[in-house]
Amino acid sequence: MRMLLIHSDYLEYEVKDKALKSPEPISEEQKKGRLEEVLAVFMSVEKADESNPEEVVEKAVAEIKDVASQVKANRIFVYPFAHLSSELAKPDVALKVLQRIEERLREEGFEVKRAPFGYYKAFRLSCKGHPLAELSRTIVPSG
Ligand SMILES: Nc1ncnc2c1ncn2[C@@H]1O[C@H](COS(=O)(=O)NC(=O)[C@@H](N)CO)[C@@H](O)[C@H]1O
Repeated sequence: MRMLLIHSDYLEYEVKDKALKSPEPISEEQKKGRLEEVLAVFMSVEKADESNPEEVVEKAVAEIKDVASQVKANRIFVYPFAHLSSELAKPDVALKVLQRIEERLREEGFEVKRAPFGYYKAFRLSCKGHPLAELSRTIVPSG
């Protein structure tokens, strides 16, 4: 799993076209989304993660919690992003991992939005530009 974490004034997206034959089914209201004062986390789920998705979920949640506490963010935007790796996991595994990360972050008390999976999306992001505003993390399952 590769993550790019951007501490932002806001992140907003708008769904455009399908990027997969069968993208995640979404409601009308999910076609657009915006959060202010947010830690945006762009995530590429990788082939290697398929060996132990649950472990990768827990490690990703721990990393996101750590960065969120450093930058004092209590909102997280989980953003599926297929361009941080050349070894992508299959879409069905990737979606489950991202959905579980969203669930676990909510359990940890964060306000969370997740951008729709399998669509081309327009997005705007306002990076805060402080020293910890742009971070990346790589997570590999130990198994
Ligand atoms: N492993 C993955 N990690 C994160 N997002 C993914 C992953 N696989 C697919 N997606 C989602 O599906 C969208 C399309 O994925 S893609 O790899 O870019 N494109 C495709 O798979 C098809 N266009 C065939 O190449 C991505 O924008 C993202 O929303």
